[in-house]
Amino acid sequence: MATPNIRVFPDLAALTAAAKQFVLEQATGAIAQGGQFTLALAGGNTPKPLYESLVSADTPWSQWHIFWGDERYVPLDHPDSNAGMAFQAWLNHVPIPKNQIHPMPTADADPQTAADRYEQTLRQTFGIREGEFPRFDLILLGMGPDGHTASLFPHTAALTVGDRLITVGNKDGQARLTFTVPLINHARQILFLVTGANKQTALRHIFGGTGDPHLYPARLITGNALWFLDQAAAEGVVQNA
Ligand SMILES: O=C(O)[C@H](O)[C@@H](O)[C@H](O)[C@H](O)COP(=O)(O)O
Repeated sequence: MATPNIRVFPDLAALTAAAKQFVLEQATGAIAQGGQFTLALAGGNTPKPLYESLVSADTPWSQWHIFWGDERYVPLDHPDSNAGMAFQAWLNHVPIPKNQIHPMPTADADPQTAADRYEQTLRQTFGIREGEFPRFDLILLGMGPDGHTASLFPHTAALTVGDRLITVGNKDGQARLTFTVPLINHARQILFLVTGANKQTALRHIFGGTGDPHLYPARLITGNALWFLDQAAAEGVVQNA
């Protein structure tokens, strides 16, 4: 792996403040350049304080377009819903036009149908044809202790899907929807938000380029990535952390 671009913060609060500033800077640049900001959200726990902090941001919300990089296959009002969390923490409290917020569909009996549906949403929104990949201005990602990111879990079929934008992920038999590796790698900017000592082992393999990439799927993310780590995650992994 090329030398990763890493910033270490003393705690979640400091990481969140820096992430808020970074997201708003990316939004300002994208809006200045192209009149819109296309952002894909991460799920899990780490980004929730970031989403809560964005409620107070002073930014042209009417030019933001929100997507999700992955979703558990549950209804929006289910406690596990990534979209449900982001709506409660942030999106219900800011004036982004509702037709510019695109939760992943989870009502189809067959998750593959839902994946295809979301893929069409991306193609229509970005105005791209089959075989083309949209270039998100920013994709937020977390990482699990097993090195998964989005819903790209170790040794699952989703890791090898190279000709689609969206595919069906699998966590212990539970269906997920997820961005594919090539879609993520096409982003202008990727920002990983990783906290907790239980991430050290995976980070060591990912930054060290060791072990089977399919055992640590975040290694497959070779695009323009910046890593925000808290001290607990960076301990013993990053020099002088
Ligand atoms: O749907 C999800 O669960 C997330 O998208 C997942 O990829 C998450 O980012 C990691 O599991 C890290 O989660 P934490 O931030 O809670 O450690």
